[in-house]
Amino acid sequence: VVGGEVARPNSWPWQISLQYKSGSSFYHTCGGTLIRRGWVMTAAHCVDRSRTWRVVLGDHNINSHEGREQYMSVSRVYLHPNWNSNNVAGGWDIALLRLSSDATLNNYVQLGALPPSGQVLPHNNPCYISGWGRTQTGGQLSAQLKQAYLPVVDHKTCSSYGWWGSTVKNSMVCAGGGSESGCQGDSGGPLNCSVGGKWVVHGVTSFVSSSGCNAYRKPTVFTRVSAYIIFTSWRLSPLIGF
Ligand SMILES: CC(C)C[C@H](NC(=O)C(F)(F)F)C(=O)N[C@@H](C)C(=O)Nc1ccc(C(F)(F)F)cc1
Repeated sequence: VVGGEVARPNSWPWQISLQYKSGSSFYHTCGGTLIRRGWVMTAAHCVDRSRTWRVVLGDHNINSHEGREQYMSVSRVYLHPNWNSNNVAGGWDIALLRLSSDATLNNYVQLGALPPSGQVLPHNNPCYISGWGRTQTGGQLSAQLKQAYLPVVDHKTCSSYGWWGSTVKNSMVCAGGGSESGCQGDSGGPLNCSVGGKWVVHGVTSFVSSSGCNAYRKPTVFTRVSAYIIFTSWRLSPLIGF
């Protein structure tokens, strides 16, 4: 996250850290959202190579053990079948991780709310990105979870000339575009939007400009979660439509 501020600890209790094993250590690579006690939603580009993954719940400082963390291994990765790792502009940048055991819900670990199927937010709808990604273009990851206020940029604006043009599809949501943005390491994490006084996870952090994270008129681009939900009522919702 470029700009913004360090989040109050556990104020986004559905935010997870997705880490991969190298040698005997684990390293943060992406964010994600806990959507069921045994399921995490993240970006397909985060998990499209085979690694040993773990999900850390209830974290704030990813470099220290604070005692609220739950460490979960991942029993299976479900990449969207249409995801093409050579074409992030094509969309489909969404994946589900089945955890090997169910999370314990408490003050530090909660489920993220998903939007109703098809809901598109208006221009300037208030949203926050959260993540441990780089704090500057080419910079380092943040040890503590950060957040930045990124209001929605509607599709008409985001896909216009001088902005993202046709790179941005209707299955995506844009937010920000000023001096604050997501950055590498925020991928897969939530775009937390205020709708009817509640926080709803409307986006999965997907991409920023290759010429810089907070590039002018290149808002951070998210997978639009509501484009992947088939049923709105919880009774039928199969988590995500694939
Ligand atoms: C690995 C990438 C697919 C996703 C990666 N995502 C992120 O950095 C994050 F955290 F903002 F989500 C990214 O945007 N990286 C920058 C450096 C990038 O490559 N951006 C980018 C590449 C291609 C296009 C496109 F689609 F136009 F070809 C657009 C943006």
